[in-house]
Amino acid sequence: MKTYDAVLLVSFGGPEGPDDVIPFLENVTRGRGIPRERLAAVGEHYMLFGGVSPINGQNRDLLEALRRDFGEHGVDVPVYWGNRNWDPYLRDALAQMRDDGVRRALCVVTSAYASYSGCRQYREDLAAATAEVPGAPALDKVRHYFNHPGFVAPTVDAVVDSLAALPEGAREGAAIAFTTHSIPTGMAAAAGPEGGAYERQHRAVAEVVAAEVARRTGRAHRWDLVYCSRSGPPTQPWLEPDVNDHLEALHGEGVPGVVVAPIGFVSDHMEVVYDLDTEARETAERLGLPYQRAATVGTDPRFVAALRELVVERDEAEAGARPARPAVGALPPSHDVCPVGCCRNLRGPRPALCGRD
Ligand SMILES: CC1=C(CCC(=O)O)c2cc3nc(cc4[nH]c(cc5[nH]c(cc1n2)c(C)c5CCC(=O)O)c(CCC(=O)O)c4C)C(CCC(=O)O)=C3C
Ligand SMILES: [Fe+2]
Repeated sequence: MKTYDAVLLVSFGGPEGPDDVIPFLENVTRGRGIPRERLAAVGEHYMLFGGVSPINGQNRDLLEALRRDFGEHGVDVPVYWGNRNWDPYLRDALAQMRDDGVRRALCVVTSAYASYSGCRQYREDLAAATAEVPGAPALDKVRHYFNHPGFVAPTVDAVVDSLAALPEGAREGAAIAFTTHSIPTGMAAAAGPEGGAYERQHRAVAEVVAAEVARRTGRAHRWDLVYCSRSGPPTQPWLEPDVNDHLEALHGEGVPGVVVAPIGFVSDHMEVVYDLDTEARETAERLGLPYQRAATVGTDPRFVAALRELVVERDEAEAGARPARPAVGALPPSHDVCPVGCCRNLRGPRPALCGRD
C-alpha cells in the first residue's frame, strides 16, 4: 500500500445482551423522531434474540476474513473496526489507530448504497469521532460497491439457490422480491449527488441480478423492488411497497412462490432475521405462499476480495495511477469522494468527512 497505513471497517453496531438494547436504541434514535411504540416494538425484536444483534458477530467474521484475504494478497496494512452506535465505537478505534501510529486510513463501510442513513450519516459520525480524538488519522472512504461484481455475483448465486429450494410447482412461476430498508421519501429524494440515488442504485442491482438469474435458470422471473423495516411516524411517507403488502399482492395475482433477496443488507442484520425471516415469512405462511429468503453476501470470498480490490483501487488512485474500476449493470462506478450536497442532511448541515463538504 502506498498511501494508506490502515483500513477501518465502519459499521452500525448492535446490542450484545438484554441490558444493551435500550441504550443502543437511544444511541440510534437520538434526535430522529421515532415514535415510542416503534422503539418498544424494535426492542422486542432484539429481545427475541436474547438482546443480541447478529451484526457484531458478522463484523467479527468479516474482519477475520478481510485480514486473511489481505495477508494472502500482500496487502500489508492492519484492519481496525469501529461502529457508529455501539461498542467498539469509532472514537475508540481512532484512538487505538493513533496510538499505533496510523496517519492515514481508508474506511470500508458495511453499507453498499447512497442515502443519508447509508452514507452521509456515517461520514458525519466519522467527523464527530475524529473531533473527539486529538491526533486521529486522516480518513477516506472507498466508493459505493453495490454494483461491484464481487457484490453482485454472490447475490446471483443466492437467488438461483433459493429458486431451486422452492417446491417444484412453485419454482417456474416464482417472483423475486428484491428487498431493502425503507427510508423516508424525502431522504430518498435527496440521496446521492443529484437525488434519487438510493432507489436508482437498488433498481440497477435488481436488474442486473435478475438478468443473470434468467440466463442461469432459462426463465425470466417477475421481479420487484420492495421495502422492509419502516419506522418513523405514520404521517411521514416512506418508500413502498412494504414486503408484507407485496406478498399479499403476489398471492392475489396467483404467483405460486417468492424468493426474497435482501440486496439492501451485506449480512444477516436484525432487519433480515426479524423483518424477513420472522415477520415476512409468517405473512407468506399465512397466505400459503412458498417463500425462500436468499442469502446475503456475508463473508463470501468474492465479496471479501471485492472489498480488498476497492482498497487497492483507491490506494492506487491516490498515488496518481488510473486503476480499473469494475462495475456491472446500468450505472457507472460510484465517485471516490462525495460531492458537495451528496445525500444532504435534511435536518441541516453537520460536519462530515470523506466528501467535498
Ligand atoms: C438505509 C438504512 C440502513 C442500511 C444501510 C446501513 O447498513 O447502514 C440501515 C441499517 C441498519 N439499521 C439498523 C438498526 C436500526 N435502524 C433504525 C432506524 C432507521 N434506519 C434507517 C435506515 C437504514 N438503516 C432509518 C431511515 C431509520 C429511522 C431513523 C433515522 O432516520 O435515523 C433503528 C431505530 C428503530 C427503528 O426505527 O427501526 C434501528 C434499531 C441496523 C442494525 C441492525 C442489527 O442490529 O442487526 C442496521 C445495519
Ligand atoms: Fe436502520
